[in-house]
Amino acid sequence: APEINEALSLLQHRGQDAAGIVTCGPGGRFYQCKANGMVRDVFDANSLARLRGSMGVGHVRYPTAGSSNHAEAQPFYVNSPYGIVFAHNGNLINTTELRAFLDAEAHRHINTDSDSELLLNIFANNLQATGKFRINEEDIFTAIQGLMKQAKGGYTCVAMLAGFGIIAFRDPNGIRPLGLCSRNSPDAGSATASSSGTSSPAVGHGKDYCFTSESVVGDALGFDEFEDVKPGEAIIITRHQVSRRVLVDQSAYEFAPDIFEYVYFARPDSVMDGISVYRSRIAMGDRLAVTVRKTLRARMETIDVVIPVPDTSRVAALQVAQSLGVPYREGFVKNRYVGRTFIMPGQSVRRKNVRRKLNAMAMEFKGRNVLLVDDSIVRGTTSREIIQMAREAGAKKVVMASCAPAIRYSNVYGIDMPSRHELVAHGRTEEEVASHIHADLVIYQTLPDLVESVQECMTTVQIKRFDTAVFDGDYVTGGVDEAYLSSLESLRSDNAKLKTAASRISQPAGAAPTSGSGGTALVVGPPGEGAGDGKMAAPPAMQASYVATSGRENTNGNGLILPGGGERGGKDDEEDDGAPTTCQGPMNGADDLALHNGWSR
Ligand SMILES: O=P(O)(O)OC[C@H]1O[C@H](OP(=O)(O)OP(=O)(O)O)[C@H](O)[C@@H]1O
Ligand SMILES: NC(=O)CC[C@H](N)C(=O)O
Repeated sequence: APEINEALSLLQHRGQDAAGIVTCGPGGRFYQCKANGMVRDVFDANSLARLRGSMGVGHVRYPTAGSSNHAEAQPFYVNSPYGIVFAHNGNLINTTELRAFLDAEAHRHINTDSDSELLLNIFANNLQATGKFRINEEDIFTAIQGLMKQAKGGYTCVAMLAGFGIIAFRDPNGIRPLGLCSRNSPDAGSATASSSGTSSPAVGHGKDYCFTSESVVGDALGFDEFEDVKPGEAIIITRHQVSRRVLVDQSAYEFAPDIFEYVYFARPDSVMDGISVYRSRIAMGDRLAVTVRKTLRARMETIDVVIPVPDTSRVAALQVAQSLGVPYREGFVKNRYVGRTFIMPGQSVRRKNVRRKLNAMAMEFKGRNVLLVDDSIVRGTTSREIIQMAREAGAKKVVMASCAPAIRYSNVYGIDMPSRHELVAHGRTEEEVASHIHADLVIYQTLPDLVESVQECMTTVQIKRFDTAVFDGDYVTGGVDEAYLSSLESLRSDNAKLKTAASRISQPAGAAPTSGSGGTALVVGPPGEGAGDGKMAAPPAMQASYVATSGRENTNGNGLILPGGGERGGKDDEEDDGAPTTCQGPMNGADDLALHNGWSR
């Protein structure tokens, strides 16, 4: 758990709404801690100490479906079959169909609006269909293969079967990223990776394994080997072996990773599908500089200084300045304690936080023609605010340059841009965008330049296509039509979210639905019995998780762990009575959630 916690803090930029860890300890019992909030708010030494076991799954959530309700915090859990814990990054586009299937045919109760809960239940239903008392890898591959036919959209998932092992898979188009890291375990163990066949017998020292959305986790936690999970591939790690298989006909699917990971979402020090995010941002800066130079020349304009919009655009902005031969200045200073504004839920909270986050240093702006460089202009929230700040600081002219082309279409695969009408460039020309954000001029990277910037940095795999739907409206999975986009807008536009939040606030505190079919009753047992190959206890030397694992088992806690006043500092030993601890902490009522997210009542 401490390592998973560390890993989640390295992935914090991918989700700030909720965080969770579930571990699997002796007897195949799951131990859970999850709540709304940043990683540092959700876990403390006490709660981590109670998360026992040598394998686990962690998640940081950035909602792209449902709401910010704590009931949708991940990982999710279902008790049947076998006891499954599940975490998902991405977004599904056929949730209506999946929900109807789970209700009418699978007879599975879905308790939240989360697409991830649906995906878990599809997986569980497919495992159930094997009808087996003990399942094996073949059964799991079959279940995931079925899921890949049923679920549409972007998904990377990590599941944990009680007492059996960790299972990870990536959608057939590889839209969302997923990597597998490994290192030699300090303890002797029995599992070893197989690169070719479907499984390999135990040999030599044991390894620790870690599935992660970004390679930075492996670097920071001392995992010396890293490989990307292939599109449509599933990997199963048990105490005995690593089994892997590509479950789709690869010729039927185009590999199309989301290019927005490189533009904005991922950390610069990560390498995804063999492409350094940092290097790709440098290349974006180089190409953007060419367009900026051409545009300024054509208009006979000059700029005096290049100023980045911290943080993401820094790498590219420095490159733009160097290419143009213009000074680079950090004109905005970022308050490091305010998170990413783009992934905050709701426009008013985003707008307020741009001001809280950035402060302009007047002397860098005064009397100058300023070129502001940002990675992307999405809703225009940031640009509008900072352009005004630049003018207030005395800038003569403000030109805004974006490393990404104009964003005119919804993202439906895991970046929360559901509503076209909220996008500042939707239905607007570049001149109209400039006037809307009060810039003297807006200069966008061209789409071919963006794609080439990323392709230029390819090392291991040749990627012919990226998901660029937010720029060109071409959705790689198909199935995204006007009817779908309109219904998505009506569900997930900022206005729709505000209405949902308002109705939740009017509910009594704690009236939120429970998460997963298992609700909060996560302790499963009885000890000594379990699923899969019948080896219940998590293997001591094999460690695997979504993000990271701990080689050492925590010894001073057990039972269901949830943070907050109700549990922290409470009784230590619930194993005997098996009673789940209820969660009454300050972050778990609907009222408190609203406060936590900064919404005003
Ligand atoms: O047009 P908008 O809707 O405002 O979205 C785009 C902005 O949001 C992001 O900043 P954010 O503060 O999230 O993250 P960063 O500090 O990592 O760049 C991004 O870097 C842009 O500045
Ligand atoms: N950012 C994500 O990966 C979101 C996962 C899932 N769609 C949710 O809303 O919880």
